[in-house]
Amino acid sequence: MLADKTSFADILEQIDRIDPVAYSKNRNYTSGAVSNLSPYISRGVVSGKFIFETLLSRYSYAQCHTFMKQLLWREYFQRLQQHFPDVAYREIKPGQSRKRGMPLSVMLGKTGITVLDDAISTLYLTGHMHNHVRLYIASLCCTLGKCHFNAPAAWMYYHLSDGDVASNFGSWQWVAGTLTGKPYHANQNNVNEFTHVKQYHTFLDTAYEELAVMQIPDVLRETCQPILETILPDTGLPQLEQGTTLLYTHYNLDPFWHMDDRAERLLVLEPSHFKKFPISEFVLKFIITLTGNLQGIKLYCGEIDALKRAYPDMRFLAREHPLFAHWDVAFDEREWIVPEVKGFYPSFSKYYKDCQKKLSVYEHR
Ligand SMILES: Cc1cc2nc3c(=O)[nH]c(=O)nc-3n(C[C@H](O)[C@H](O)[C@H](O)COP(=O)(O)OP(=O)(O)OC[C@H]3O[C@@H](n4cnc5c(N)ncnc54)[C@H](O)[C@@H]3O)c2cc1C
Repeated sequence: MLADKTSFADILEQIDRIDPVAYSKNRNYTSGAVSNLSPYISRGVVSGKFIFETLLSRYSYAQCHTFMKQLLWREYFQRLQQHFPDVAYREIKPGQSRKRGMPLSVMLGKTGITVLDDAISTLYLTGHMHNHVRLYIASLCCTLGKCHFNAPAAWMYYHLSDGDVASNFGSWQWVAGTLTGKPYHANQNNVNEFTHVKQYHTFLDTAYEELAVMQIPDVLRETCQPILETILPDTGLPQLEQGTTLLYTHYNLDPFWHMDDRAERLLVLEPSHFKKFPISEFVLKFIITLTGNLQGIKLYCGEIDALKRAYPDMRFLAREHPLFAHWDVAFDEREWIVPEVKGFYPSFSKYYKDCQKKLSVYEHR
């Protein structure tokens, strides 16, 4: 199981094992030297900046370049969400009308594309799925199955231990063509190559020109609306001493954040948030286990307003995040690899070009 290590020491070891050179050659293969760090980066246990700097202390900029570019995809989606806090619902570039729900065969892992069906079973068991496989599955749902991204993206988010609203829904929009205007296609040859299988005579076993005009394959026609629900523990209001309370979220579990401050620490899981963006029991357990890195942290499953009413004189501090912008508390900035490049970019390549200008200082070090 991939995200089974939750101690900070284990996560640091995992960072030590990154091989950016091998990564740049084979990251698109399911057997490639990917880092499996996203469950920790997305939960804010470590930042992309920290990983970038650690890599640069060991490798040249040229060697880290591909890995760093992928880290910047994360920042691109975070910036997108700052600009469009409703990225999970609103089509950035409205497309043609789409079916609601998702293909039943995808939810059941019975599409007939064996390597994808196996990956869906693995997702249910481990909360993990390789990036390329996520792309293939999203293209089955949206490009070939002609479903709106909403339901299948919410389904995938629910099960991912690295579930992140910005990266997930942004990536689904990218595949569906509602981010850049170009939908993503992959045929069986592509799947076979990058997943090391040899499956033929499937509905995907065709040329790209045919895929682009194909009617919805029979196996993807029946749709369903997955039932996704998060059952939070009943914690009641926490007992807090007066002073400052640091509010953690499932996107900020950074053990270094105000590490030396004498303050209460509270992980806030708001029922209203998880109603909009449900996560599975497996993912919830993973998040709670990660709090083992935060000494003395308490868990509060309740609304922020109730907490504020119970402690009107308390100073509450959280980290900036568009999904928690409604909290009437003080916010610290998040850490960015390229803090200067912000705002909405209609494509990653334009965003990346501006980032590269800022990062060119590392090229000659
Ligand atoms: C349909 C779809 C849904 C996705 N949903 C999520 C999600 O909910 N949460 C999430 O964290 N990522 C999501 N991604 C992005 C990507 O699949 C994962 O971040 C990646 O698989 C993580 O594996 P890794 O840590 O081994 O990545 P590596 O390949 O080792 O990359 C290193 C780091 O770069 C970042 N990264 C790499 N690729 C991407 C990418 N395409 N977008 C954003 N960041 C990237 C991650 O932080 C990752 O940990 C999604 C991608 C697709 C296509």
